[in-house]
Amino acid sequence: MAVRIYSLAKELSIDSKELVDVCARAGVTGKGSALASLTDDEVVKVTDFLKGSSAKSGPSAAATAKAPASRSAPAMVRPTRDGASDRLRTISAPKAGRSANARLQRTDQEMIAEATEETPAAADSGDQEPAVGEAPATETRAEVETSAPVAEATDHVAPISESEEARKTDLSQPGPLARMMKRDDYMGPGGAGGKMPVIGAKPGAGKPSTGKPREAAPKARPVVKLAALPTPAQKAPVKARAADDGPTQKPDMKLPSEVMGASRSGGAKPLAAQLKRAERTLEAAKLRDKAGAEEEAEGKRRGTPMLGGREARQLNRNRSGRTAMRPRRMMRRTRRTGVNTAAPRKDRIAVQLPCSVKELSEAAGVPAVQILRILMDEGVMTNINAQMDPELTEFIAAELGVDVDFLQPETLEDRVLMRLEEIEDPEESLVARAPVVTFLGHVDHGKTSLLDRLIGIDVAGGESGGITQHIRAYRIENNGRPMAFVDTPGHEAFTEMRARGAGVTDIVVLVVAADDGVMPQTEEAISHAKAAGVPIIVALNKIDLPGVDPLRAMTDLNTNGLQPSEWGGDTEIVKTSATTGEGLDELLETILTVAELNEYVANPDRAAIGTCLESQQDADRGVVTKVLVQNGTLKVGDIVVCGDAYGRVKAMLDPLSPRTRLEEAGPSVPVNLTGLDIAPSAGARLYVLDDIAEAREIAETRGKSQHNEYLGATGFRQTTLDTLFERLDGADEVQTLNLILRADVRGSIEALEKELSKLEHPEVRLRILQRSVGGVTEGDVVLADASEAVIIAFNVVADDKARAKASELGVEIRRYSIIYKVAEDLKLALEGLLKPEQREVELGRVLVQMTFKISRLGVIAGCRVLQGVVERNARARVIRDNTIVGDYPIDTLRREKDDAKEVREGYECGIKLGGFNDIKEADLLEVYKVIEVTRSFDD
Ligand SMILES: Nc1nc2c(ncn2[C@@H]2O[C@H](COP(=O)(O)OP(=O)(O)OP(=O)(O)O)[C@@H](O)[C@H]2O)c(=O)[nH]1
Repeated sequence: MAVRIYSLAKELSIDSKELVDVCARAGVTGKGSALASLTDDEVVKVTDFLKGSSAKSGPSAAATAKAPASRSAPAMVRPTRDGASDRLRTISAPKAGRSANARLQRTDQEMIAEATEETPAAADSGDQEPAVGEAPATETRAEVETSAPVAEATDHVAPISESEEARKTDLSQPGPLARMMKRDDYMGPGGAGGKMPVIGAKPGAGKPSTGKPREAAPKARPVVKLAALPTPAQKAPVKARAADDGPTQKPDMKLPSEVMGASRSGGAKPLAAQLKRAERTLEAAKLRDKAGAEEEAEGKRRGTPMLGGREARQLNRNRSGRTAMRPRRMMRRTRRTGVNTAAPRKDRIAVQLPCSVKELSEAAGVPAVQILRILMDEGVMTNINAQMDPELTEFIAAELGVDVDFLQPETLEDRVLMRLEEIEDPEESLVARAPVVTFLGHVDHGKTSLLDRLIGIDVAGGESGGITQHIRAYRIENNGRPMAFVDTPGHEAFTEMRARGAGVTDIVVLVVAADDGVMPQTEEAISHAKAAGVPIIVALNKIDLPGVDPLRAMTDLNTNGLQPSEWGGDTEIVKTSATTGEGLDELLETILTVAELNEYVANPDRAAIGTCLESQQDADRGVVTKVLVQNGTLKVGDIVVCGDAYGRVKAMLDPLSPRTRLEEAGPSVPVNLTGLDIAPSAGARLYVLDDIAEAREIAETRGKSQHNEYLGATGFRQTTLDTLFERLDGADEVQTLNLILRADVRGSIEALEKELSKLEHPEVRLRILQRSVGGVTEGDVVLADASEAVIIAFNVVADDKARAKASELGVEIRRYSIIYKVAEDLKLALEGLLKPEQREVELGRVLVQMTFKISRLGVIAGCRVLQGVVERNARARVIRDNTIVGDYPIDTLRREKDDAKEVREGYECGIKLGGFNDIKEADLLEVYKVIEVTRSFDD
C-alpha cells in the first residue's frame, strides 16, 4: 500500500524533507516532495537504508553533533504493519518521474558511496569532522548524516533531532509554514481521535499517544514543498499574533484586498488608510512644532525678541500683502491683550474633509475672500460655505503657498469595526476548521466542470454562453473531512471576483487546460494566489483530449514560477479530466494533504466575521447574500453590517441545497443569507454587532459616502478640480452615452463596469448614471428618459410598470446575459457617436485646353481628362506653374452638350468651377472627392 513521504516521516519521527533526501540516497528516486508516495518495497528500502546509516553513524555522530544518544532511536524504527503503521494514510501517488533534484541527490549519494568505498576508514576519521563541524549551530545535522564523508552531503539533510538549544534557535526563526510545521504534537487524521491538529493548542492537545514525554520526543519538522509560502505579514496564524507580534493588524483570516485597499467603495475603513492618517497627523504636528521653533530661532538670530502680536501681524502683512483683509476688530483686541490671537499664516495646515472655503481660510490663516478670488479667477463663482473636494483644496492651498494634510474624524465604523477586527482569539479557543479551496484559472479551462464532478452537481451545464459569471461557494464532506470550495469565473472581466476568491481562500487549485497551457488569466490567477500567500495545487485538466502535451503546460508553469514537484520543484501538479474523472481522487487527496499540513484554525465561539462573495435581489426572498463565514459563528437573528447594508439575519440557506435552512454557520461555512436591507458590495466584510442602531449608522454613513461618489460620477457635483478643468478645456463637448446598469448581482455590475471602462476614446465616453442590483424599475425609465440614457438589464427584466413607461417614453431597455456582448454592443454605439472621418479620394487629372466665357454662366473650361475620371460633384485644385491657385467645387460637368455624371480618361469635357472664373488655358485640375468614413475605436 502506498504511503506519503510525510506520513512515513511522521511515523519515523523524522523530518519529511530529510526523508525526501534519504529516499534519493537510498536509491528511491523521483520523490521530489513530501507529498510523493512510497510503495511497500520503497518503504522497506528506505527504512533499511536508515537502519544502515544509523549503524554506521553511531559513535562518530554522537561525537560530531553532540546530540543526545536517545534521539536517533525513533528515526530508526521501521513501521510495522499493525499499530502505528495503521495510521499511515494511503493515497495514490502523483506519477512522478525521476526529478532533477533527485538526480542531483543521487549524484551526492553516489559520491558518498564512492568515497566510502574508496576510503572506508575515512568515514570516522578526523578528516571528516571539520566538514561536519562547519555546519552552523542552528542547522545541527542528524546522526544519520554524520556518517556522510563529504560536507556537501550534509547540506542536503534536514535535522532528525536537535539539542534543545538548537531547537529553540530554530523555532525563533521559522517562516509561517515552518511554524505551522514545527509542531511535534501533530498527528494525522488517523491519529489520536482523528482530530485535526491545532496551531497553538496547549502542549499535549492533539498529540499522538506515543506515551513518551514531550521533551523526550524527537522534533519532527515535516517539510512539504508548497508553492507561495505565506509571509508572516500575510498569513500569520492566530497563535503567532497573539503570542509575540504586538498589536493585531489583521484577523486570523485574510482580509480581502477590497477591505485592505481603497475604502471609498464602502468597505471597512482600510487599515492602511488608518495608519496613513495617523502618520499624517503626527507629521503635521511635528512640522507645526518645527515651524514654530524655527520662527523663534529666526527672531533670535536677528537679535529681535519673539514677535508679539503687532510685529507678527506686520510680518504677516509684509509676507502676504493682505493687510486690507484683516478684520479691524481682531486687531484691536489683539492690541489690548498683547497676545497674538490672529491665525498666523502657516506653511502647512491640516484640514478635515470635506473642507469648505471658510474652513480652509481659517486653517490657512488667510481671508476667505482671497480663496474666493482665486476660485473666481479660475471661473468658479461660489460662496464661503461651498465644500471643496481634496484636489481642489490642494489646488487652492498650492495657490496660497501652503502644504495641506487631510484629517478624517474617527467614525463609529472606525471605533466599532476596527475593534472587532483586532480582537485576538485566545489559543484555547481555536479549533480546526475546514480549508477554503478556491478554483482559479483561465476561461473554459474546466474549473466549474472539475468542481461539479468533485461535488456531484451540474452547474457548468446551465451557464449562459458556457461561461461562469458568478462566484460560488459550497461546503462538502469527504470521508468526514469538511472542505469549502469556491468557484470563480475565468473571463478576464471578472478580475475582482478572482481576487476576492483568492482573498478568502486557504488553498488555490489552479486549473490549467493541458491543451491550452498557461494563458493570461492563468498568469493573473497565479499572481492573485501569490499575493494571497496561499499554497497552489495545479490541476492539469483535459488530459483526456487526444494529442495533448502535458509537458508543454508544465514548462509554461515552470516559466511562471511554479516548478513541478516531478522536476524537483515545489508545486504539486495533478493530471485531471473533468470528463472522464481521471485524477480527481488524487486531486482531492492532495488538497486534503496540503490542508492537513497547514492546520487551519478559527474560534467558533466569537461573533462572526465573514466576507460577502456576492449578493442579489431575489423576487421572493429579498436580498440574498452569499457569505463565507471566516471566524466565529453566525446565527439566525444576529445583527449584522456588511458594506452599506445592515439588518438581522433572517434565514441562512445551504448554497448546495437551497431548501436546507441552517440555524448557525461556523468558520469556513458558506451560506446564502437573507435579512439585509440592500445588496451589499461583493467583497464587503460582514460583522456581527450588538446594537442595531450602530449597525444602521455605520451602514448609512457608508451609503452616504457612496452617494456622494455617485453624485460626483453623474455630474451633479460639488465644486471640484475636474469640473473646473473640464470647463476650461471644453471637455464637456465630448459625446456622452449615458447608461443605467441593472444586474442580477453586484459582481456582475463590477465586471460590467470593468469591461466598459476599456471603451475609452478622447471624443466619446460612457457615463454610468446609476448601477443597481435587481430588475428595471419605473424610476430607472424616468431617469433614462430625463438623461437620454440607455438601460442595460443584465440577467434581469423590467417590471410591468417599467415596461409600460419605457414604451410610453420611448426609452430603450437592452437585455443581456453575456458580459462581452454588452461591451461589444456599447462599443458599436460609441463608435456611432464618433464624428466620421473626412477622407480625400483622388479621382483624376485634367488639362484645360481652352476657355469660353459665357455671360450668364461665367468661364467654362474645355478640358481633356489625362488620367482617371472626373465626377460631377467632385472638387478640383487648380494648378498653374506648379502652384496651387485654388480649390473649388465642380459646378457643371458636360460631355459635348449634355450634362454628364462622370467623364473618363482620354475624353474631352466642359467644366465650370464654382466661384472661380479666372481659369486659364494650360491650367491643370487635380480632381478629387471627399468621402466620410465611419470611425472605429481601433483606427
Ligand atoms: N475534454 C474535456 N473537456 C472539458 C474538461 N473539463 C471541462 N471541459 C469542457 O470545457 C468547457 C469549459 O468548461 P467549464 O467547466 O465551463 O470551464 P470554466 O473554467 O469553469 O470556464 P469559466 O468559468 O467560464 O471560466 C466545457 O465545454 C467543458 O465540457 C475535460 O477535462 N476534458
